[in-house]
Amino acid sequence: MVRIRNLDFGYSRRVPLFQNLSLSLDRGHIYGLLGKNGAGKTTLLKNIVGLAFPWAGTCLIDEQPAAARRPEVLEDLFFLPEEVYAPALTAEQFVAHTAGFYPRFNAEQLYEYLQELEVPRGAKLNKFSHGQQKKFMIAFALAANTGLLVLDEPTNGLDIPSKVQFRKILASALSEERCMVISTHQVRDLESLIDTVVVVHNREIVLNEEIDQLAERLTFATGQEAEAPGAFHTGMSVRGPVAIRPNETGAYSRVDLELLFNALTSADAAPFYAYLNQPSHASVQ
Ligand SMILES: Nc1ncnc2c1ncn2[C@@H]1O[C@H](COP(=O)(O)OP(=O)(O)OP(=O)(O)O)[C@@H](O)[C@H]1O
Repeated sequence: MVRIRNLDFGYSRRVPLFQNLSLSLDRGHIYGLLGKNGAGKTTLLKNIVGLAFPWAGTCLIDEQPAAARRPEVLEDLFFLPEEVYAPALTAEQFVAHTAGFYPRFNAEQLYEYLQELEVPRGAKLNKFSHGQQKKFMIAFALAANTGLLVLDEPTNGLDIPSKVQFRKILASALSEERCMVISTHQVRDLESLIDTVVVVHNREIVLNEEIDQLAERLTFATGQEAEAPGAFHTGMSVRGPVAIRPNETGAYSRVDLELLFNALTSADAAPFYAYLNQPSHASVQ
């Protein structure tokens, strides 16, 4: 659905943020876009949705250049920025003004999501708390039923029960026709939700891999097993030592996204990249 090829982009000519970046995102997946603060997650999302214009290379949505912002592309695309704008309108008024842009918008769904997220009804949106505004916009974004849904740091400002509901609703809203992209620097918020991890680091996509494939290929060891030699990366969790190593036994271990992210962004990640990029292992792009 999204095809980025050889993207060069920066805000200043002297400081390129992306060089020769390529990335493909397909329908039927929930992608987690991870990166450190300032790595360029928001900027990449803006290029994907056509709000930033590549210096070189292409960003296509269903073969159309995103930056052309054609109506048929825009009506099938919802981008929710990190900071949402909530106008002085009730939910019903907002729907009346905005839903027309999205041919598959479903008002019934919106009100169900609002109930699940415990967003109050009746008041004007600008009188909501920040978290309530964010939850309203998430519900609206989902109810728009667009093929491409791009959420920038959606869990910022959500309380713990809302994060749980958010994950539940998003998982239930995925279909073969939809592609969802969620950026965060709070890696744990995406655990048990995303099926594919995309990591942006040092101006590049250093990983674009399904969680299941990572689980097949890697062992996320804990306790004594984590202390054995040969790990790509080691760390310490509240439960004790943790490590990533090649999966040599075929046994399944739960992918620890935080450890994976730390491994990919550490200074000595070269052997790990080399392993992930072996031909048997479909990885970047
Ligand atoms: N409008 C802008 N003009 C100039 N520089 C910008 C602009 N927006 C972002 N930047 C710079 O581009 C880089 C990437 O910013 P971006 O917001 O894409 O990162 P991010 O990964 O989303 O960060 P965070 O996790 O902190 O939200 C940063 O160095 C930032 O200062």
